[in-house]
Amino acid sequence: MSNYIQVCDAEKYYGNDVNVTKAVDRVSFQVNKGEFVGVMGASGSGKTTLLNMLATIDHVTAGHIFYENTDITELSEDALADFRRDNLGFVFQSYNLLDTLTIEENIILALTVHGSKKKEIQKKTEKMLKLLGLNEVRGQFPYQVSGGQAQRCACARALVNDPKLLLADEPTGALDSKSAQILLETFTKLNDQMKATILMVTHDAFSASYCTRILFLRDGKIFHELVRGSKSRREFLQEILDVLSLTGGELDHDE
Ligand SMILES: Nc1ncnc2c1ncn2[C@@H]1O[C@H](COP(=O)(O)OP(=O)(O)OP(=O)(O)O)[C@@H](O)[C@H]1O
Repeated sequence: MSNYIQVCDAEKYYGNDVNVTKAVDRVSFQVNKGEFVGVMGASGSGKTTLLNMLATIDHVTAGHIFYENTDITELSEDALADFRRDNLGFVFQSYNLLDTLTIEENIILALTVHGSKKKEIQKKTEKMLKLLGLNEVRGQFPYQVSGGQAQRCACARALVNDPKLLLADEPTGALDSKSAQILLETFTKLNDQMKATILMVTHDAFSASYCTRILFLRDGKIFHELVRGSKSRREFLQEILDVLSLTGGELDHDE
């Protein structure tokens, strides 16, 4: 369980000696296999920078990030591209699907890129279409389906290769509240049934209440952590709201 993903004294500074922004300031934490971790914080607190470092998109200024025994801060650009393709899945606010391919083909594409065999591709695609409730729209193009369905397709595509970590940056940001709820329930299902390990950045307490643990960032540092444990989602939401109200955090969604 331990040593799955470890962030050790990670720093990201922007600017120069005279004018430096500490976007992420000596952050350390670990993510266990099968956890659904939320990262919360006000605008500018460093959430996206932290996610991008874990995503191998941004380089750390100092510190180390381990995925099991691999220190990604030591990898070359080529090795990083391979690592990203083989180990990470991404879901962004904008769905990033290919408009010229159907929902089904968008999922198949992710498997083709990984060089899977035809039978395996069919089996995995069927499983994801079913799990994410996309069977009815499998032949439609992204512009013909709802935002929620498009985002669930993005999730299917991100998870179809069993990544070590699914990284989601404000995945509900462009969705209406009903579609957002369905997506978050889908994340919970993927976390429970596929044991997917998820790290989700959000500034929304409602979204965060679906996580199993939440890291709160302020000025690039983790200043608080909440664990859901056996609490109901509603109780956990209240706990999150209490932390945010004590720290003057911003909210844009309440139940
Ligand atoms: N490329 C960059 N160059 C300079 N400063 C940057 C850059 N990217 C981020 N920053 C700064 O780093 C800090 C953290 O930014 P980051 O985008 O990680 O915050 P965030 O919590 O994700 O904010 P938001 O919720 O608004 O997306 C901010 O002060 C931001 O202005």
